[in-house]
Amino acid sequence: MAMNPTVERVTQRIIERSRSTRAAYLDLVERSRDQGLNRPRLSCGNLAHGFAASGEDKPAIKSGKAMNIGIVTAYNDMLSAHQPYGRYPEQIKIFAREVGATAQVAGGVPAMCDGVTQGQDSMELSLFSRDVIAMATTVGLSHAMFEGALLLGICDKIVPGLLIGSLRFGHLPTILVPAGPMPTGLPNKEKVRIRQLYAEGKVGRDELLESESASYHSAGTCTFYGTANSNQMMMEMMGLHMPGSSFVLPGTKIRQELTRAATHRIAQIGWDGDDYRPLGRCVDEKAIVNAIVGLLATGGSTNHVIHLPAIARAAGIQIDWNDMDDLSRVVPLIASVYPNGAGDVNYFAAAGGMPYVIRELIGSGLAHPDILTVYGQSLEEGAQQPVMEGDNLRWDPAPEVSGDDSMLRPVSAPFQPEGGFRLLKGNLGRGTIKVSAVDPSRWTIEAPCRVFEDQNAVLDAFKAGELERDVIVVVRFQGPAANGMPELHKLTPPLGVLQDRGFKVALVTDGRMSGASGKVPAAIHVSPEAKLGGPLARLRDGDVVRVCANSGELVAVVPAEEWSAREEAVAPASAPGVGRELFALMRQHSDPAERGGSAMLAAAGL
Ligand SMILES: O=C(O)[C@H](O)[C@@H](O)[C@H](O)[C@H](O)COP(=O)(O)O
Ligand code: SF4
Repeated sequence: MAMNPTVERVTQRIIERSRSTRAAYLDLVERSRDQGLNRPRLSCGNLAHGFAASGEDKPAIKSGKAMNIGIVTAYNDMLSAHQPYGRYPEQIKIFAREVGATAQVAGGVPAMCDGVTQGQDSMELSLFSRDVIAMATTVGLSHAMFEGALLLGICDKIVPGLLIGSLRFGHLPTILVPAGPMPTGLPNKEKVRIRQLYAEGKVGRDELLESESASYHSAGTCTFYGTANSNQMMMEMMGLHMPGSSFVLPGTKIRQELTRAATHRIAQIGWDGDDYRPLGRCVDEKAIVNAIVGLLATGGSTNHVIHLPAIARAAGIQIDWNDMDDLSRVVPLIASVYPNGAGDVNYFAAAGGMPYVIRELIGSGLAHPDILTVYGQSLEEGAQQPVMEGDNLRWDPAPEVSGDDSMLRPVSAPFQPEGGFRLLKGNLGRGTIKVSAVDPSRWTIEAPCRVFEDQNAVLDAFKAGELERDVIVVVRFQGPAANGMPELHKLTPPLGVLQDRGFKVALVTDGRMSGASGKVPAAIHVSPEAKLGGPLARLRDGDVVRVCANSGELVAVVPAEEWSAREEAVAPASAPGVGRELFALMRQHSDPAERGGSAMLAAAGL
C-alpha cells in the first residue's frame, strides 16, 4: 500500500529536521553498544554488589553467560493501573529462568495518579514528575548490569518518563509490559451526570462518592480514553508492546501469558543474539509518526502533544505542532471511546481494539509498517490479537470488520474525516484544541471573556452565579514556568453545566486539560505562556475572544493599537507546599509546551 502523501511528506520533513540530532543520538547508541556487554566492564566489587542479593540467580548472573534483564517498575498502590505490578518482578524472574536468563529490579520510579491529584495543589507537580521518572529510570539502568530492559508503567507521565530515560540507554533492547484496564464499572456518562448535579448543588458528597467509587472500583487502568490508555495505544503503534497486549484485563491467565511472552521475547532480542533490537533503533522517525497518527485516529489525549515532542527529543528526533496539525488533516477519526463517545476501552477492545486500528491504518497508507518492532518483521504483525488456546497463548489476525461500529469504524467510513487535533494561532499565541469530543456546533466560540489566575476562582465564580452567560473562561499563569502546567479538568463539570444550559462556553488556558476532558471546547497549552510575557497576560475581563477550530484562530478581538499598548498582568507568586518549592528549578528552566515542557531536556541540549 502506497503511503499517504501527506504522511510521507511530514515524515521526510521530520527526518530532515532531525538529521544532525538523530545522527548524534545513533552514535551514542552505537558507542554504548560497542563498549560491550556492560557487566564485563564492571569491577569485581561492582559485580559482587550487583548480584549479592540475587539468591538462586547468583551463579547465572555471576557467570555473565546469561542475559540479565533490568526491570524498571512504577509500582505503587495509588494508581489503580499500577497496583497489579506489585507481583510482576517475581513473575518475570520465573519467566526469565524458563529461557535461561535472569532478571533483577534495576530500580523503581515514582508515579503520580492524576486522578488522586486532579484539582489539588499537587497537580502542579504532575507534568514535571515525568522528568523525575525519566531521571529515576536512568538511575536504575545506570547500574549497567543488564543486556535488556522491561518497563512496567502505564499511566500519564510514567510511560513518557520511562521511555525518555530508557532512550538514553538506547543500546538496550526494551519492551513495555502493560497490566491492563479495570473492568467496566459505572458508565462514564452517568459518572459525569452525577458530577454535574453535584456542581449544581443538587446531590450531596455521599452520593458523589458512591458514584465515583462505582466508576473507579478495582485494580486496572481507568477505562476512559485518557492519557494512560493513549499511552497504551502509542506503544502498540510503535511496536513496543507484545501485539494486542494493552487492553487485556489484569489478573487473567492471558494477561500472565502476555507478561511471560514479553520476558521470553526480550531474551531473544538481546545484543548477544542474532536478532538484536536496540530501543534506540525501534524509536525512529517513522515510529514517532505512527504514534501521532494513532493519537489522531483514535482521538487520544491532548497531553501527548507535549509528551511526544519530549519522547522524540530523547531519541534525537524533532517534531512540532505543525507536524501534528498537517497529519490531522489526513488522518480520519476511526474510534469513538469515552470521552469522545459513550463506550470505554473495554468496549473498544471488544470491537477489535488496537489490532483492528493498526490493520486499518497500515492498510490505508496512514501508518508506516516498516518499523523495527520488538516482536516481528513489521508493524503488520501488530495487527494481531492474543488468544488463549488451552494453556497456550497464540496470536490471531485482527478482525477484518469492526465488532461495534459505535466504537470503531474503517478508514473508509470514519466518525470524522479528520483527526481530532487542531493547531490554533492568533494574537493570543499558539494553542491546541481537541475537537473529537466537541460537538461541531461548538467548534467556533466567540464571547466576552472572564479572566482568572487560579482554577478554584473559576469554581467560586460559577457557584456565585457569575458565569451564567456566553463566556470564554480564561485561566492564565498555568504554564510550565508559572506553576508547572497543571491539568484543569476540575473545570469540566461546571463548564459542562453552563454548556448544557445553552450558553456558548469555551476555556482558554496556558495550562493543560486531562485526557479525560472532552465536551467543552478548550484552547490549551497556549504559548508563549503568560508568565513569560505571553499575550494572555494582556487580556482583561470583557474582551471578546474568538476560538475557532475550523479556521485555527485564537484571537482577542481588540484594536491592534490598544492591544499592543496593554500592560501585562503580573504573575502571582509561586506558592510553597506539597513539595512545589522543590520543583522551582524545573519551572525556572522548562522549555515551552510545544518542545515538551522539560527543563531536563532543555538543559541537556537535546
Ligand atoms: O490525562 C488524563 O488522562 C488524566 O490526567 C487522568 O489520568 C486523570 O486521572 C483524570 O483526572 C481522571 O479523570 P477524572 O478526574 O474525571 O476522574
Ligand atoms: S488513568 Fe489516571 S486516574 Fe487512572 S490510575 Fe492512571 S493516572 Fe490514576
